[in-house]
Amino acid sequence: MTDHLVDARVPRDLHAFIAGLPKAELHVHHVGSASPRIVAELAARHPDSKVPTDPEALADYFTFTDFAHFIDVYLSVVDLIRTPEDVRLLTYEVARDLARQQVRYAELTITPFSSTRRGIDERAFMAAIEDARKAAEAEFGTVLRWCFDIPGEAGLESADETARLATDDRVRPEGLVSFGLGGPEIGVPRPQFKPYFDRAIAAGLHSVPHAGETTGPETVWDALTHLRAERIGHGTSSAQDPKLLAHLAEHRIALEVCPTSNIATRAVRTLDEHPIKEFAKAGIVVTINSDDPPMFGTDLNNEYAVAARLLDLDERGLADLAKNAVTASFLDEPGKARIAEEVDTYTANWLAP
Ligand SMILES: Nc1ncnc2c1ncn2[C@@H]1O[C@H](CCC(=O)c2cccc(C(=O)O)c2)[C@@H](O)[C@H]1O
Ligand SMILES: [Zn+2]
Repeated sequence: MTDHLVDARVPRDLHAFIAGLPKAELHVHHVGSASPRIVAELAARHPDSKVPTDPEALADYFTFTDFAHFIDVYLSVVDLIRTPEDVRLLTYEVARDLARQQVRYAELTITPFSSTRRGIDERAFMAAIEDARKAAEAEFGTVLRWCFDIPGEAGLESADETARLATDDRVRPEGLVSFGLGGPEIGVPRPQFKPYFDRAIAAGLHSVPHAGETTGPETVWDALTHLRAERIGHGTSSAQDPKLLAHLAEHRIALEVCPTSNIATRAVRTLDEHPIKEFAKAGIVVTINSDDPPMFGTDLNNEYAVAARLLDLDERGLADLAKNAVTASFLDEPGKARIAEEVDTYTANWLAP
C-alpha cells in the first residue's frame, strides 16, 4: 500500500482487507495508467518533450486547473509513446501495477487512433498490446481485455478510424471486447457517433461510452439511446435526473464511478459532494474504478477506501462492490464465477474468528 494514499478516516484493517481483496477494474485508461517511473523513463527517452522526468516535478505537472487542462497534459504523455516497444512496455507495466493490487481482470481503455495518427504502425501496435496481454496473464495471472475508445474531440475521422481498427478482422486484436468514447464532452454531442457504435456492436463489441462526466444527464440519455450503452463511464451528472437514476437501476446499466478522478479534473468539487451515495441509494450497480490513477495520485485500492468512507461500507460491503465489477464486466460466465468465488472465500477467511 502506498502510504500517502492511506485515509486516516478508514480503519487500517479495512485498508489491509482492500489490498488483498480480489478485484476487477472496468474503467482505466492505458496511457493514463503510466506510473511516474514509466513516464520518467519515456520522457528521458524523448528529451524534446515538456513532460518532467523527475517524479516530484511530475506530481506538480499532474495538478489540473480544469478538464481541458487535464486533456492537454494527457496528450503530452500520449506524445511520449512513439514506438511499438514503448506501447509494449507501458502495457506490461500497467498490468504489473494492477496485479500488485490483486486485480484479477481489467478492461483497459486504449485510444489506438492517438497512436496510429502519431505514426505507429497499426499492426505493430496491436501486436505490442497483445504480446503484453499474454505475458501479463502468464506471469501475473491478471487477465486483460481491451476497450478501444474514440477521442471524440478529434472528430469523425477519429471515429471512423477507431471503428475500422476495432472491426477489421485483419487488424482487431483478440483481446478486444468493447467500444468507447472519451475526451471532452462539451461541444462533442454523443448522437453523431451512432453509426460508428452501430458498426462496433454489429461486430460483437459492447458499448461503453463516457457520458455525464463533464456535461448534464441528457448526455447520459444520448449515450443510452443513440450509442446503446451497456455501462456508462462516470455518469456523474445522472444524479440530477431521478428518472434517469430509475432507468439505470431498472435496466442494470452499471456506472463506472471514479471518485478521485472527478475531483482531480474538477468535474465534482469535493469527495463529500460526490453523488455515489445517490447512485447506491437508487439501486444502481455501482462499480469502483481508477480512470488515470498516477495522474490523479490514486490507485484502485485507494478508490475502494474512498468508496468505503463515502458509502460507509464494511468488509462485506466492499466485497459486494468488488462483485458488482465482476458482474458488470465482459468476462465470460465461468470467469466471472471464478473471481466472485475468490472474493467470497477471501472475505469469509478474513472475517473468520
Ligand atoms: N477522465 C477521462 N474522461 C474522458 N477521457 C479521458 C479521461 N481520462 C483519459 N481520457 C482519454 O483522453 C483521451 C482524450 C484525447 C482527445 O481528446 C484528443 C483530442 C484531439 C486529438 C487527439 C489526438 O490523439 O491527437 C486526442 C481519450 O482518448 C480518453 O481515452
Ligand atoms: Zn475515463
